[in-house]
Amino acid sequence: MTGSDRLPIAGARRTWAWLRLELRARWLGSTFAALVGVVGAAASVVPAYALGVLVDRVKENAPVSAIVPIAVVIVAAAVVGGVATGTATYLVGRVCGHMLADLRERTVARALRLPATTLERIGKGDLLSRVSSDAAAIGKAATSVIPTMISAFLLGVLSIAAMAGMDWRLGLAGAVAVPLYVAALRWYLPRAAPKYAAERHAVAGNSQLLVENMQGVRTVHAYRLEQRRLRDIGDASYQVHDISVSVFTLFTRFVGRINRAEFFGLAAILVVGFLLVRSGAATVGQSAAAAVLFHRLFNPIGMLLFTFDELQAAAASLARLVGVADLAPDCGDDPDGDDPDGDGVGEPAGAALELRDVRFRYDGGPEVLHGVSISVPAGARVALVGSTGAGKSTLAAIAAGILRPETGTVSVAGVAQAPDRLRAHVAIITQEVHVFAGPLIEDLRLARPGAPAGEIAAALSAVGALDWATALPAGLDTVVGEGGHELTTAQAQQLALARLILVDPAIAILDEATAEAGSLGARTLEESAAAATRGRTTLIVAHRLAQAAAADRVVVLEHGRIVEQGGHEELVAAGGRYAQLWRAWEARTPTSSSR
Ligand SMILES: Nc1ncnc2c1ncn2[C@@H]1O[C@H](COP(=O)(O)OP(=O)(O)OP(=O)(O)O)[C@@H](O)[C@H]1O
Repeated sequence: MTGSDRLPIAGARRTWAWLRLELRARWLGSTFAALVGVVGAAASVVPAYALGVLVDRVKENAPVSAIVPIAVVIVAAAVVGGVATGTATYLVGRVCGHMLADLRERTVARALRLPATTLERIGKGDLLSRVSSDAAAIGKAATSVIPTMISAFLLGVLSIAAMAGMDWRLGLAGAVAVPLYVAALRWYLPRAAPKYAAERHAVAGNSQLLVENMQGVRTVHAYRLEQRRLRDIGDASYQVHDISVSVFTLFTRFVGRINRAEFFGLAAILVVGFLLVRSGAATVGQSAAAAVLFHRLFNPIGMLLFTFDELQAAAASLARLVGVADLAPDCGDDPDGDDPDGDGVGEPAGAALELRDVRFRYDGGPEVLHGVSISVPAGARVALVGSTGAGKSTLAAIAAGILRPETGTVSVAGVAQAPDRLRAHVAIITQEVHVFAGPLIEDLRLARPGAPAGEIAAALSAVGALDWATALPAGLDTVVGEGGHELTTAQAQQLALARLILVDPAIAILDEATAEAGSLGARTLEESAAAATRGRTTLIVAHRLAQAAAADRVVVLEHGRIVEQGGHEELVAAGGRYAQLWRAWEARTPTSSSR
């Protein structure tokens, strides 16, 4: 999917293959559901058949004793048919529901593993619309459309068989409608499919636009883009509206064709029935039963055909979900998901971090890292400094396995690691700290599910957050994040540092974790960060040079290249780029000398 700006959509063959595999994996449940469906359809045919017998007996002036059993059969068959059809609907819905749940889980799991750059490129709106509206379309099909279609199909087949059983000519007359139904469907499907795909595409584009504008609402306000953005959203909504109207127009024309098929089918049965009765080849009851059987099919066949479009929409949605679920774990960068050298399979025994000859570019843009090599010995603390745009955050993201280098390797204890393996050893804290909505203690437990309250309190205490956390209205159970108690940036970053302690990685990467807190908050956060990373191999992107001064070694990056590295004192004495940055920082920060 490299180079594409939308998530992939699975082809028809791949989608069928997925469906077959899933059904095979659930063969017991699917076979049982199909059997119950056949029983339901057979029982539903019986009353119409029995009605024919009843008509003949009444015509022959049969005694009540010959009529009552038929009435009993009709009632019993109706009850059995109703119960079996309802059960089959439930069973089919259950099988489909489980399949969808698994697929949705797989899609979300794959999406969460997408490289950050890929996710940025494709936009979150497309992904959101797949796991929400696409999954909803499939869910609806799974619980109502597909069970209805299966029972309608079975009923249709058994009804024609029953008509043919009474007299083959009646069966043939009923079958006259089949080619007309098929012709209607063949007229409709090729026209509807692209329209549904276009509709889903337009809806996805529209939600993408909405998400973008909501996320960037501050920028929209700042540049007074409200009117222009509203116009764009309006245009996109009109496009969705127009496509939906054209879909509906097509659908009504389709309904006309269905009615025509019903008319010809019923007319053929009535005419053939009349001729057969007149020639004595069939009874009035049989002809009446055939007409009732056929009329009884109007609803299920209509349902079958009318819901075909929903099935098509669901199929389009299914292809969109399977497309994401099928993505290779590290798609977008390396289809194999292996590390570039193919050697990242060993388990490292140690915590030394080494980046060797790393090159990187964002999506075909200019190269932003030109062969950078950095070594952080086990337990050491290395600070990365440099001017804005030098490539520090990019390098940190590569070291953490969030981005995959174009060439070069990242090793832990001398063993090259693919990005997804790297994430098992390395944890990163970036400036964009997210507080998940829910009780604060659960936010922390995301880092270590089931962590006892004591350990959580210890982690909070280590980063200096226990006092304010326990002072919250409901202590650690206070609901924080969106819609809950609002935390300051510094508090959110302390939570992230506490999570780091709970994750307990051998290697920690801090990317500007203290940059946004203001100088007073920054000092506290520096202490929290030092506590959280104590004993770990640490790479810090240091905008505040106090962090660089406290590190074991400093690496200076400029324009994607290392221009200097060494100890703080050594670099200051050398009078190079670092000394220049340090002097400028000291001048700006009067208290810096007291680091
Ligand atoms: N998502 C992205 N897409 C395209 N280019 C990017 C992206 N992120 C960063 N860049 C570019 O890559 C280069 C390195 O950026 P990076 O953020 O790594 O630098 P930095 O040293 O961390 O800067 P700062 O200190 O301002 O955060 C810059 O030229 C930047 O414009």
